[in-house]
Amino acid sequence: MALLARILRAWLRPVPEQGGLLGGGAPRRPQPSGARLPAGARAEDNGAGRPGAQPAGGQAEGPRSLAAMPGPRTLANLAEFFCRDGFSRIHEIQQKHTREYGKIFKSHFGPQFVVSIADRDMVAQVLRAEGAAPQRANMESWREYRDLRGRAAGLISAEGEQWLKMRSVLRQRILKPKDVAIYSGEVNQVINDLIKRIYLLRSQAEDGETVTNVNDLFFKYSMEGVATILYESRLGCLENNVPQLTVEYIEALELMFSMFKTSMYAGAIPRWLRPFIPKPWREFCRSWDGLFKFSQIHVDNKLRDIQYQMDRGQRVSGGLLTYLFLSQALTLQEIYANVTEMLLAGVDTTSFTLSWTVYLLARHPEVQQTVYQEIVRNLGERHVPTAADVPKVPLVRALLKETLRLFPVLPGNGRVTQEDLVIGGYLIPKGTQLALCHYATSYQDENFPRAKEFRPERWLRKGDLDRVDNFGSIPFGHGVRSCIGRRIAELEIHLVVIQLLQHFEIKTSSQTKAVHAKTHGLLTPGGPIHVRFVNRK
Ligand code: HEM
Repeated sequence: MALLARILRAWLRPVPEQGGLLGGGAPRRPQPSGARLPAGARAEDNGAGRPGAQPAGGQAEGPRSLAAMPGPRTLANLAEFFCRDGFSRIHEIQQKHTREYGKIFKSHFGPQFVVSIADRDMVAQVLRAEGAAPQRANMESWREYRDLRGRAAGLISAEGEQWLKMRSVLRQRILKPKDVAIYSGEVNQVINDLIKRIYLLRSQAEDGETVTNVNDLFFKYSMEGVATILYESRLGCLENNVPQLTVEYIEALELMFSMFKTSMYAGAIPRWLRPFIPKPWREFCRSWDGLFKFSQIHVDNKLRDIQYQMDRGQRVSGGLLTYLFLSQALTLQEIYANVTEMLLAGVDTTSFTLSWTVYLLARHPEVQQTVYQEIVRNLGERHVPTAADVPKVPLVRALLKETLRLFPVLPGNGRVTQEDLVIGGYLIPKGTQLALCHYATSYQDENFPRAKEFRPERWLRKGDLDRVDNFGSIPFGHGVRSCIGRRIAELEIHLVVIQLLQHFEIKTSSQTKAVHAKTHGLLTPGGPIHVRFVNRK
Protein backbone atom coordinates (compact mmCIF):
# COMPACT_ATOMS: atom_id res chain seq x y z
CA MET A 1 0.00 0.00 0.00
CA ALA A 2 2.83 2.37 0.89
CA LEU A 3 4.42 1.71 -2.49
CA LEU A 4 1.12 2.31 -4.27
CA ALA A 5 0.67 5.58 -2.42
CA ARG A 6 4.19 6.65 -3.42
CA ILE A 7 3.54 5.78 -7.06
CA LEU A 8 0.31 7.76 -7.08
CA ARG A 9 2.01 10.73 -5.44
CA ALA A 10 4.73 10.61 -8.08
CA TRP A 11 2.12 10.47 -10.85
CA LEU A 12 0.17 13.37 -9.58
CA ARG A 13 3.03 15.70 -8.71
CA PRO A 14 5.19 17.26 -11.45
CA VAL A 15 8.91 16.41 -11.22
CA PRO A 16 11.61 16.51 -13.91
CA GLU A 17 12.05 13.30 -15.90
CA GLN A 18 13.26 12.07 -19.26
CA GLY A 19 12.45 12.91 -22.88
CA GLY A 20 11.81 11.15 -26.21
CA LEU A 21 13.93 10.96 -29.36
CA LEU A 22 13.89 14.60 -30.30
CA GLY A 23 12.01 16.15 -27.50
CA GLY A 24 8.35 15.25 -27.80
CA GLY A 25 6.93 15.47 -24.35
CA ALA A 26 10.03 15.69 -22.22
CA PRO A 27 9.03 17.01 -18.87
CA ARG A 28 10.42 19.90 -16.94
CA ARG A 29 9.03 21.34 -13.81
CA PRO A 30 8.30 25.01 -14.40
CA GLN A 31 10.95 27.05 -12.60
CA PRO A 32 9.38 30.28 -11.49
CA SER A 33 11.88 33.08 -11.88
CA GLY A 34 10.12 35.36 -9.45
CA ALA A 35 12.03 38.56 -10.26
CA ARG A 36 10.77 38.54 -13.82
CA LEU A 37 7.15 37.71 -13.13
CA PRO A 38 4.75 40.58 -13.63
CA ALA A 39 2.58 41.34 -10.64
CA GLY A 40 -0.48 39.14 -10.61
CA ALA A 41 1.08 36.30 -12.60
CA ARG A 42 1.60 33.02 -10.76
CA ALA A 43 4.08 30.57 -12.18
CA GLU A 44 3.03 27.46 -10.33
CA ASP A 45 0.58 25.11 -11.88
CA ASN A 46 -2.39 24.09 -9.79
CA GLY A 47 -3.90 21.37 -11.94
CA ALA A 48 -6.30 21.60 -14.83
CA GLY A 49 -7.44 25.11 -15.68
CA ARG A 50 -10.56 26.33 -17.39
CA PRO A 51 -10.88 27.98 -20.77
CA GLY A 52 -11.32 31.68 -20.33
CA ALA A 53 -10.26 31.75 -16.68
CA GLN A 54 -9.51 35.19 -15.20
CA PRO A 55 -5.91 36.30 -14.76
CA ALA A 56 -4.48 35.16 -11.45
CA GLY A 57 -4.36 37.79 -8.73
CA GLY A 58 -7.54 39.43 -9.94
CA GLN A 59 -5.78 41.78 -12.39
CA ALA A 60 -7.62 42.52 -15.58
CA GLU A 61 -4.43 43.09 -17.60
CA GLY A 62 -1.06 41.43 -17.96
CA PRO A 63 -0.33 37.84 -18.83
CA ARG A 64 -2.27 35.08 -17.18
CA SER A 65 -0.54 32.40 -15.15
CA LEU A 66 -0.29 28.72 -16.06
CA ALA A 67 -2.95 28.03 -13.45
CA ALA A 68 -5.46 29.71 -15.75
CA MET A 69 -4.43 27.71 -18.79
CA PRO A 70 -6.93 25.09 -19.93
CA GLY A 71 -5.99 21.47 -20.50
CA PRO A 72 -7.05 17.88 -19.92
CA ARG A 73 -7.21 16.67 -16.36
CA THR A 74 -4.31 14.50 -15.24
CA LEU A 75 -6.35 11.34 -14.68
CA ALA A 76 -8.28 11.74 -17.94
CA ASN A 77 -4.98 12.14 -19.75
CA LEU A 78 -3.57 9.03 -18.11
CA ALA A 79 -6.65 7.06 -19.10
CA GLU A 80 -6.30 8.35 -22.67
CA PHE A 81 -2.75 7.04 -22.92
CA PHE A 82 -2.87 3.88 -20.85
CA CYS A 83 -6.42 2.62 -21.39
CA ARG A 84 -7.09 3.84 -24.93
CA ASP A 85 -3.65 3.26 -26.45
CA GLY A 86 -2.97 7.00 -26.69
CA PHE A 87 0.70 6.31 -27.44
CA SER A 88 -0.20 5.23 -30.97
CA ARG A 89 -2.51 8.26 -31.43
CA ILE A 90 -0.38 11.13 -30.14
CA HIS A 91 -0.94 13.01 -33.41
CA GLU A 92 -4.73 12.66 -33.15
CA ILE A 93 -4.70 13.58 -29.47
CA GLN A 94 -2.90 16.82 -30.43
CA GLN A 95 -5.85 17.68 -32.67
CA LYS A 96 -8.47 16.54 -30.17
CA HIS A 97 -6.98 18.58 -27.34
CA THR A 98 -6.64 21.60 -29.63
CA ARG A 99 -10.35 21.36 -30.45
CA GLU A 100 -11.28 20.98 -26.79
CA TYR A 101 -8.90 23.43 -25.09
CA GLY A 102 -7.70 25.83 -27.76
CA LYS A 103 -4.36 26.42 -29.42
CA ILE A 104 -2.38 26.61 -26.22
CA PHE A 105 -3.06 24.16 -23.43
CA LYS A 106 -1.29 22.37 -20.65
CA SER A 107 -1.16 18.71 -19.77
CA HIS A 108 0.27 16.42 -17.20
CA PHE A 109 1.54 13.04 -18.14
CA GLY A 110 2.39 11.36 -14.90
CA PRO A 111 5.13 13.49 -13.40
CA GLN A 112 5.59 15.39 -16.66
CA PHE A 113 4.20 18.85 -17.25
CA VAL A 114 4.01 20.19 -20.80
CA VAL A 115 2.56 23.30 -22.43
CA SER A 116 1.38 22.43 -25.95
CA ILE A 117 1.16 25.02 -28.71
CA ALA A 118 -0.86 24.33 -31.85
CA ASP A 119 -0.81 27.76 -33.46
CA ARG A 120 1.44 28.75 -36.35
CA ASP A 121 2.17 32.26 -35.11
CA MET A 122 2.82 31.22 -31.52
CA VAL A 123 5.18 28.49 -32.75
CA ALA A 124 6.98 31.10 -34.86
CA GLN A 125 7.19 33.38 -31.83
CA VAL A 126 8.82 30.65 -29.70
CA LEU A 127 11.31 29.64 -32.36
CA ARG A 128 12.24 33.18 -33.35
CA ALA A 129 12.90 34.11 -29.74
CA GLU A 130 15.36 31.31 -29.08
CA GLY A 131 18.94 31.99 -28.03
CA ALA A 132 22.29 30.65 -29.25
CA ALA A 133 21.90 27.15 -27.80
CA PRO A 134 18.23 26.18 -27.56
CA GLN A 135 17.25 23.18 -25.48
CA ARG A 136 14.82 20.78 -27.10
CA ALA A 137 14.00 18.56 -24.18
CA ASN A 138 15.31 17.17 -20.99
CA MET A 139 17.57 14.36 -22.19
CA GLU A 140 18.32 13.07 -18.72
CA SER A 141 17.97 9.37 -19.53
CA TRP A 142 20.23 9.69 -22.61
CA ARG A 143 22.90 11.43 -20.58
CA GLU A 144 22.54 8.99 -17.71
CA TYR A 145 23.31 6.12 -20.11
CA ARG A 146 26.32 7.97 -21.50
CA ASP A 147 27.68 8.72 -18.00
CA LEU A 148 27.15 5.10 -17.00
CA ARG A 149 29.19 3.81 -19.95
CA GLY A 150 31.72 6.67 -20.04
CA ARG A 151 30.51 7.80 -23.47
CA ALA A 152 30.23 11.30 -24.89
CA ALA A 153 26.97 13.02 -25.87
CA GLY A 154 26.16 13.67 -29.53
CA LEU A 155 24.19 16.53 -31.08
CA ILE A 156 20.81 15.26 -29.99
CA SER A 157 21.69 14.72 -26.34
CA ALA A 158 24.24 17.51 -25.79
CA GLU A 159 23.36 20.95 -24.46
CA GLY A 160 24.87 24.41 -24.05
CA GLU A 161 28.53 25.01 -24.89
CA GLN A 162 29.17 21.35 -25.70
CA TRP A 163 26.30 21.28 -28.22
CA LEU A 164 27.36 24.62 -29.70
CA LYS A 165 30.91 23.36 -30.30
CA MET A 166 29.80 20.14 -32.01
CA ARG A 167 27.09 21.82 -34.06
CA SER A 168 29.53 24.43 -35.38
CA VAL A 169 31.87 21.63 -36.52
CA LEU A 170 29.23 19.41 -38.12
CA ARG A 171 27.27 22.22 -39.74
CA GLN A 172 30.26 23.04 -41.92
CA ARG A 173 29.89 19.77 -43.82
CA ILE A 174 26.24 18.80 -44.02
CA LEU A 175 23.97 21.76 -43.40
CA LYS A 176 23.75 23.34 -46.84
CA PRO A 177 22.47 21.73 -50.05
CA LYS A 178 25.86 22.30 -51.71
CA ASP A 179 27.63 20.43 -48.86
CA VAL A 180 25.67 17.26 -49.53
CA ALA A 181 25.48 17.64 -53.33
CA ILE A 182 28.88 15.93 -53.51
CA TYR A 183 27.28 12.71 -52.29
CA SER A 184 25.01 12.36 -55.35
CA GLY A 185 27.28 9.68 -56.85
CA GLU A 186 27.27 7.53 -53.69
CA VAL A 187 23.52 7.93 -53.25
CA ASN A 188 22.94 6.95 -56.88
CA GLN A 189 24.89 3.72 -56.35
CA VAL A 190 22.55 2.89 -53.49
CA ILE A 191 19.55 3.74 -55.69
CA ASN A 192 20.89 1.40 -58.33
CA ASP A 193 20.92 -1.43 -55.78
CA LEU A 194 17.42 -0.49 -54.63
CA ILE A 195 16.04 -0.68 -58.15
CA LYS A 196 17.71 -4.05 -58.72
CA ARG A 197 16.10 -5.23 -55.50
CA ILE A 198 12.67 -4.03 -56.65
CA TYR A 199 13.07 -6.05 -59.87
CA LEU A 200 14.03 -9.08 -57.80
CA LEU A 201 11.10 -8.72 -55.38
CA ARG A 202 8.68 -8.21 -58.26
CA SER A 203 9.95 -11.36 -59.96
CA GLN A 204 9.11 -13.27 -56.78
CA ALA A 205 5.54 -11.90 -56.66
CA GLU A 206 2.60 -13.82 -58.15
CA ASP A 207 1.60 -10.94 -60.43
CA GLY A 208 5.23 -10.06 -61.24
CA GLU A 209 4.70 -6.49 -60.01
CA THR A 210 3.73 -6.27 -56.36
CA VAL A 211 6.17 -5.48 -53.58
CA THR A 212 4.44 -6.47 -50.39
CA ASN A 213 6.34 -4.37 -47.87
CA VAL A 214 7.82 -1.16 -49.20
CA ASN A 215 8.42 -0.04 -45.61
CA ASP A 216 11.06 -2.74 -45.23
CA LEU A 217 12.58 -1.96 -48.62
CA PHE A 218 12.91 1.75 -47.86
CA PHE A 219 14.25 1.08 -44.40
CA LYS A 220 17.14 -0.79 -46.05
CA TYR A 221 17.59 1.93 -48.63
CA SER A 222 17.67 4.70 -46.02
CA MET A 223 20.04 2.86 -43.76
CA GLU A 224 22.41 2.13 -46.63
CA GLY A 225 22.15 5.71 -47.91
CA VAL A 226 22.70 7.47 -44.59
CA ALA A 227 25.52 5.10 -43.62
CA THR A 228 27.23 5.61 -46.99
CA ILE A 229 27.50 9.29 -46.12
CA LEU A 230 28.24 8.94 -42.41
CA TYR A 231 30.67 6.00 -42.50
CA GLU A 232 31.90 6.52 -46.06
CA SER A 233 31.39 2.79 -46.59
CA ARG A 234 28.69 0.38 -47.71
CA LEU A 235 26.79 -1.88 -45.30
CA GLY A 236 25.15 -4.34 -47.68
CA CYS A 237 21.57 -3.73 -46.47
CA LEU A 238 20.14 -4.24 -49.97
CA GLU A 239 21.96 -7.50 -50.62
CA ASN A 240 20.22 -10.86 -50.40
CA ASN A 241 22.30 -11.85 -47.42
CA VAL A 242 22.63 -8.88 -45.12
CA PRO A 243 25.94 -9.03 -43.17
CA GLN A 244 25.57 -10.27 -39.56
CA LEU A 245 26.89 -7.03 -38.07
CA THR A 246 24.22 -5.04 -39.93
CA VAL A 247 21.54 -7.53 -38.84
CA GLU A 248 22.60 -6.97 -35.22
CA TYR A 249 22.45 -3.21 -35.71
CA ILE A 250 18.95 -3.41 -37.18
CA GLU A 251 17.88 -5.44 -34.14
CA ALA A 252 19.30 -2.78 -31.82
CA LEU A 253 17.52 -0.08 -33.83
CA GLU A 254 14.22 -1.97 -33.70
CA LEU A 255 14.65 -2.38 -29.99
CA MET A 256 15.32 1.33 -29.69
CA PHE A 257 12.12 2.18 -31.51
CA SER A 258 9.98 -0.31 -29.67
CA MET A 259 11.70 1.32 -26.71
CA PHE A 260 10.35 4.74 -27.59
CA LYS A 261 6.96 3.49 -26.71
CA THR A 262 8.37 1.77 -23.65
CA SER A 263 10.53 4.75 -22.80
CA MET A 264 7.49 6.99 -22.97
CA TYR A 265 6.00 4.79 -20.28
CA ALA A 266 9.41 4.79 -18.61
CA GLY A 267 9.47 8.59 -18.78
CA ALA A 268 6.54 8.55 -16.46
CA ILE A 269 8.27 6.18 -14.05
CA PRO A 270 10.53 7.84 -11.49
CA ARG A 271 14.07 6.49 -11.18
CA TRP A 272 13.45 5.02 -7.74
CA LEU A 273 10.86 2.68 -9.29
CA ARG A 274 13.43 1.04 -11.58
CA PRO A 275 14.22 -1.81 -9.15
CA PHE A 276 10.53 -2.75 -9.30
CA ILE A 277 10.09 -2.19 -13.06
CA PRO A 278 13.59 -2.85 -14.42
CA LYS A 279 12.82 -3.86 -18.03
CA PRO A 280 12.52 -0.47 -19.78
CA TRP A 281 15.83 0.87 -18.46
CA ARG A 282 17.63 -2.44 -19.08
CA GLU A 283 16.43 -2.56 -22.69
CA PHE A 284 17.18 1.11 -23.21
CA CYS A 285 20.82 0.44 -22.22
CA ARG A 286 21.02 -2.78 -24.25
CA SER A 287 19.80 -1.02 -27.35
CA TRP A 288 22.22 1.90 -26.95
CA ASP A 289 25.06 -0.60 -26.42
CA GLY A 290 24.20 -2.19 -29.78
CA LEU A 291 23.96 1.15 -31.61
CA PHE A 292 27.26 2.45 -30.22
CA LYS A 293 29.03 -0.84 -30.90
CA PHE A 294 28.00 -0.79 -34.56
CA SER A 295 29.07 2.80 -35.14
CA GLN A 296 32.33 2.29 -33.32
CA ILE A 297 33.29 -0.65 -35.53
CA HIS A 298 32.61 1.32 -38.72
CA VAL A 299 34.31 4.47 -37.47
CA ASP A 300 37.36 2.46 -36.38
CA ASN A 301 37.53 0.75 -39.79
CA LYS A 302 37.61 4.10 -41.52
CA LEU A 303 40.18 5.42 -39.09
CA ARG A 304 42.44 2.44 -39.86
CA ASP A 305 42.07 3.10 -43.61
CA ILE A 306 43.05 6.72 -43.17
CA GLN A 307 45.98 5.85 -40.92
CA TYR A 308 47.15 3.33 -43.52
CA GLN A 309 47.08 5.95 -46.28
CA MET A 310 48.83 8.52 -44.11
CA ASP A 311 51.54 6.04 -43.11
CA ARG A 312 52.30 5.61 -46.82
CA GLY A 313 52.43 9.34 -47.39
CA GLN A 314 49.30 9.23 -49.57
CA ARG A 315 46.99 12.21 -49.88
CA VAL A 316 43.88 11.59 -47.82
CA SER A 317 40.54 12.98 -48.96
CA GLY A 318 36.99 11.96 -48.24
CA GLY A 319 33.67 12.94 -46.76
CA LEU A 320 32.35 13.79 -43.34
CA LEU A 321 34.19 11.19 -41.27
CA THR A 322 37.51 11.89 -42.96
CA TYR A 323 37.02 15.58 -42.28
CA LEU A 324 36.25 14.90 -38.63
CA PHE A 325 39.41 12.82 -38.23
CA LEU A 326 41.69 15.18 -40.05
CA SER A 327 40.40 18.39 -38.50
CA GLN A 328 40.55 16.92 -34.98
CA ALA A 329 37.80 19.35 -34.09
CA LEU A 330 35.98 16.60 -32.18
CA THR A 331 37.39 13.94 -29.87
CA LEU A 332 37.11 10.31 -30.95
CA GLN A 333 34.40 9.75 -28.31
CA GLU A 334 32.45 12.71 -29.70
CA ILE A 335 32.77 11.29 -33.21
CA TYR A 336 31.38 7.92 -32.05
CA ALA A 337 28.52 9.66 -30.26
CA ASN A 338 27.59 11.93 -33.16
CA VAL A 339 27.72 9.27 -35.81
CA THR A 340 25.62 6.99 -33.60
CA GLU A 341 22.99 9.66 -32.91
CA MET A 342 22.88 10.81 -36.54
CA LEU A 343 22.37 7.28 -37.82
CA LEU A 344 19.62 6.78 -35.27
CA ALA A 345 17.97 10.07 -36.29
CA GLY A 346 18.43 9.55 -40.02
CA VAL A 347 17.21 6.06 -40.89
CA ASP A 348 13.58 5.69 -39.82
CA THR A 349 12.76 9.33 -40.46
CA THR A 350 13.86 9.06 -44.08
CA SER A 351 12.40 5.61 -44.67
CA PHE A 352 8.95 6.38 -43.23
CA THR A 353 8.81 9.54 -45.33
CA LEU A 354 9.62 7.55 -48.46
CA SER A 355 7.01 4.93 -47.63
CA TRP A 356 4.39 7.67 -47.22
CA THR A 357 5.49 9.32 -50.48
CA VAL A 358 5.10 6.11 -52.48
CA TYR A 359 1.77 5.38 -50.80
CA LEU A 360 0.43 8.83 -51.68
CA LEU A 361 1.67 8.55 -55.27
CA ALA A 362 -0.04 5.16 -55.67
CA ARG A 363 -3.29 6.57 -54.25
CA HIS A 364 -3.17 9.71 -56.42
CA PRO A 365 -2.32 8.62 -59.98
CA GLU A 366 -3.18 12.06 -61.38
CA VAL A 367 -0.56 13.71 -59.14
CA GLN A 368 1.94 11.00 -60.03
CA GLN A 369 1.36 11.60 -63.73
CA THR A 370 1.99 15.35 -63.36
CA VAL A 371 5.22 14.77 -61.43
CA TYR A 372 6.34 12.17 -63.98
CA GLN A 373 5.63 14.51 -66.89
CA GLU A 374 7.71 17.23 -65.26
CA ILE A 375 10.61 14.79 -64.82
CA VAL A 376 10.44 13.64 -68.45
CA ARG A 377 10.08 17.20 -69.73
CA ASN A 378 12.93 18.68 -67.72
CA LEU A 379 15.31 15.76 -67.19
CA GLY A 380 14.34 13.06 -69.67
CA GLU A 381 13.32 9.43 -69.27
CA ARG A 382 16.74 7.94 -68.68
CA HIS A 383 18.96 10.70 -67.29
CA VAL A 384 20.42 9.72 -63.90
CA PRO A 385 19.80 12.83 -61.78
CA THR A 386 22.24 14.52 -59.43
CA ALA A 387 21.63 17.22 -56.82
CA ALA A 388 22.14 19.85 -59.53
CA ASP A 389 19.04 18.53 -61.35
CA VAL A 390 16.66 18.81 -58.42
CA PRO A 391 15.84 22.54 -58.86
CA LYS A 392 14.69 21.68 -62.40
CA VAL A 393 11.86 19.56 -60.99
CA PRO A 394 10.10 21.78 -58.41
CA LEU A 395 7.16 19.39 -58.20
CA VAL A 396 9.44 16.68 -56.78
CA ARG A 397 10.43 19.07 -53.99
CA ALA A 398 6.80 20.07 -53.50
CA LEU A 399 5.86 16.39 -53.30
CA LEU A 400 8.23 15.87 -50.37
CA LYS A 401 6.99 18.98 -48.58
CA GLU A 402 3.38 17.95 -49.00
CA THR A 403 4.09 14.39 -47.83
CA LEU A 404 5.83 15.72 -44.73
CA ARG A 405 2.95 18.13 -44.10
CA LEU A 406 0.42 15.31 -44.12
CA PHE A 407 2.71 12.82 -42.40
CA PRO A 408 5.37 14.68 -40.43
CA VAL A 409 7.57 11.86 -39.10
CA LEU A 410 8.01 13.81 -35.90
CA PRO A 411 4.46 15.02 -35.31
CA GLY A 412 5.60 17.34 -32.55
CA ASN A 413 8.79 19.00 -31.51
CA GLY A 414 9.98 20.36 -28.20
CA ARG A 415 11.68 23.32 -26.59
CA VAL A 416 12.50 24.08 -22.98
CA THR A 417 12.04 27.80 -22.45
CA GLN A 418 15.30 29.48 -21.55
CA GLU A 419 13.68 32.61 -20.22
CA ASP A 420 10.21 33.72 -19.19
CA LEU A 421 7.99 34.14 -22.25
CA VAL A 422 4.52 35.50 -22.77
CA ILE A 423 2.77 33.34 -25.34
CA GLY A 424 -0.89 33.49 -26.25
CA GLY A 425 -1.44 35.81 -23.27
CA TYR A 426 0.08 33.36 -20.75
CA LEU A 427 3.25 33.80 -18.81
CA ILE A 428 5.39 30.73 -19.45
CA PRO A 429 8.20 30.60 -16.93
CA LYS A 430 11.78 29.75 -17.82
CA GLY A 431 12.37 25.99 -17.75
CA THR A 432 8.92 24.99 -19.02
CA GLN A 433 8.74 22.13 -21.53
CA LEU A 434 6.88 23.21 -24.67
CA ALA A 435 5.43 20.79 -27.21
CA LEU A 436 5.16 22.43 -30.62
CA CYS A 437 2.28 20.55 -32.25
CA HIS A 438 3.05 20.84 -35.93
CA TYR A 439 0.88 17.86 -36.88
CA ALA A 440 -2.11 19.87 -35.65
CA THR A 441 -1.01 23.11 -37.36
CA SER A 442 -0.38 21.22 -40.62
CA TYR A 443 -4.05 20.27 -40.79
CA GLN A 444 -5.47 23.74 -40.05
CA ASP A 445 -7.30 25.20 -43.06
CA GLU A 446 -6.21 28.73 -42.17
CA ASN A 447 -2.59 27.62 -42.71
CA PHE A 448 -3.22 25.33 -45.66
CA PRO A 449 -6.53 25.76 -47.53
CA ARG A 450 -8.27 22.36 -47.95
CA ALA A 451 -5.67 21.06 -45.57
CA LYS A 452 -6.78 17.42 -45.64
CA GLU A 453 -6.17 17.18 -49.37
CA PHE A 454 -2.93 15.97 -50.93
CA ARG A 455 -1.98 18.87 -53.20
CA PRO A 456 1.79 19.16 -53.75
CA GLU A 457 1.30 22.10 -56.09
CA ARG A 458 0.38 24.26 -53.08
CA TRP A 459 4.13 24.46 -52.40
CA LEU A 460 5.10 25.80 -55.82
CA ARG A 461 6.31 29.37 -55.86
CA LYS A 462 4.24 31.64 -58.05
CA GLY A 463 7.09 34.14 -58.52
CA ASP A 464 10.56 35.04 -57.28
CA LEU A 465 9.19 37.12 -54.42
CA ASP A 466 6.69 34.56 -53.32
CA ARG A 467 7.70 32.69 -50.18
CA VAL A 468 5.73 29.60 -49.35
CA ASP A 469 7.54 28.95 -46.07
CA ASN A 470 4.94 28.39 -43.47
CA PHE A 471 5.46 27.83 -39.77
CA GLY A 472 2.35 25.67 -39.90
CA SER A 473 4.47 22.85 -41.31
CA ILE A 474 8.02 22.60 -40.02
CA PRO A 475 8.83 18.88 -40.31
CA PHE A 476 12.58 19.52 -39.91
CA GLY A 477 12.12 22.01 -37.09
CA HIS A 478 13.45 25.52 -37.36
CA GLY A 479 16.41 27.67 -36.39
CA VAL A 480 19.85 26.91 -35.03
CA ARG A 481 18.72 23.62 -33.50
CA SER A 482 16.80 22.40 -36.55
CA CYS A 483 17.49 19.04 -38.22
CA ILE A 484 21.14 18.93 -39.25
CA GLY A 485 20.48 15.97 -41.57
CA ARG A 486 17.75 17.72 -43.56
CA ARG A 487 19.80 18.10 -46.72
CA ILE A 488 20.95 14.49 -46.58
CA ALA A 489 17.35 13.29 -46.24
CA GLU A 490 16.18 15.55 -49.05
CA LEU A 491 18.96 14.40 -51.38
CA GLU A 492 18.14 10.75 -50.72
CA ILE A 493 14.42 11.25 -51.21
CA HIS A 494 14.53 13.58 -54.23
CA LEU A 495 16.98 11.43 -56.18
CA VAL A 496 15.20 8.16 -55.46
CA VAL A 497 11.73 9.53 -56.28
CA ILE A 498 12.98 10.77 -59.66
CA GLN A 499 14.54 7.43 -60.52
CA LEU A 500 11.60 5.36 -59.25
CA LEU A 501 9.22 7.34 -61.45
CA GLN A 502 11.56 7.09 -64.44
CA HIS A 503 11.53 3.29 -64.08
CA PHE A 504 8.03 2.51 -62.85
CA GLU A 505 4.46 3.60 -62.63
CA ILE A 506 3.54 3.06 -58.99
CA LYS A 507 0.06 1.59 -58.60
CA THR A 508 -2.10 0.24 -55.83
CA SER A 509 -2.54 -3.54 -55.82
CA SER A 510 -5.44 -5.67 -54.65
CA GLN A 511 -3.47 -5.97 -51.41
CA THR A 512 -3.03 -2.22 -50.90
CA LYS A 513 -5.03 -1.23 -47.86
CA ALA A 514 -5.79 2.20 -46.47
CA VAL A 515 -2.95 2.80 -44.06
CA HIS A 516 -3.58 4.70 -40.86
CA ALA A 517 -0.76 6.62 -39.28
CA LYS A 518 0.39 5.52 -35.83
CA THR A 519 2.67 7.40 -33.51
CA HIS A 520 5.17 5.64 -31.35
CA GLY A 521 7.46 8.61 -31.03
CA LEU A 522 7.53 8.73 -34.85
CA LEU A 523 4.54 8.88 -37.18
CA THR A 524 4.68 5.53 -38.94
CA PRO A 525 2.43 3.71 -41.41
CA GLY A 526 0.25 1.49 -39.22
CA GLY A 527 1.00 -1.56 -41.37
CA PRO A 528 2.99 -2.76 -44.37
CA ILE A 529 2.38 -0.83 -47.58
CA HIS A 530 1.86 -2.96 -50.72
CA VAL A 531 2.20 -1.38 -54.15
CA ARG A 532 2.79 -2.49 -57.74
CA PHE A 533 5.85 -1.25 -59.58
CA VAL A 534 4.69 -1.39 -63.20
CA ASN A 535 7.31 -1.05 -65.95
CA ARG A 536 7.20 2.17 -67.95
CA LYS A 537 6.63 1.37 -71.59
C1 HEM B 1 12.73 13.00 -43.49
C2 HEM B 1 13.77 12.93 -42.68
C3 HEM B 1 13.97 13.68 -41.41
C4 HEM B 1 13.08 14.41 -40.66
C5 HEM B 1 11.60 14.66 -40.94
C6 HEM B 1 13.80 14.94 -39.52
C7 HEM B 1 13.24 15.74 -38.54
C8 HEM B 1 13.96 16.31 -37.49
C9 HEM B 1 13.41 17.22 -36.53
C10 HEM B 1 11.96 17.71 -36.49
C11 HEM B 1 14.40 17.56 -35.67
C12 HEM B 1 14.27 18.52 -34.49
C13 HEM B 1 14.55 19.92 -35.01
C14 HEM B 1 14.30 21.03 -34.02
O1 HEM B 1 14.29 20.78 -32.81
O2 HEM B 1 14.07 22.19 -34.45
C15 HEM B 1 15.60 16.86 -36.09
C16 HEM B 1 16.82 16.95 -35.45
C17 HEM B 1 17.93 16.21 -35.82
N1 HEM B 1 18.04 15.41 -36.93
FE1 HEM B 1 16.62 15.05 -38.32
N2 HEM B 1 15.09 14.52 -39.59
C18 HEM B 1 15.25 13.76 -40.73
C19 HEM B 1 16.42 13.19 -41.19
C20 HEM B 1 17.64 13.24 -40.57
C21 HEM B 1 18.87 12.68 -41.07
C22 HEM B 1 19.02 11.97 -42.41
C23 HEM B 1 19.83 12.90 -40.12
C24 HEM B 1 21.30 12.54 -40.11
C25 HEM B 1 21.97 12.04 -41.08
C26 HEM B 1 19.21 13.63 -39.04
C27 HEM B 1 19.86 14.05 -37.89
C28 HEM B 1 19.31 14.88 -36.93
C29 HEM B 1 20.04 15.35 -35.78
C30 HEM B 1 21.48 14.99 -35.39
C31 HEM B 1 19.18 16.20 -35.08
C32 HEM B 1 19.49 16.97 -33.80
C33 HEM B 1 20.08 18.31 -34.18
C34 HEM B 1 20.53 19.16 -33.00
O3 HEM B 1 19.98 18.99 -31.90
O4 HEM B 1 21.42 20.00 -33.19
N3 HEM B 1 17.88 13.83 -39.34
N4 HEM B 1 15.29 16.11 -37.21
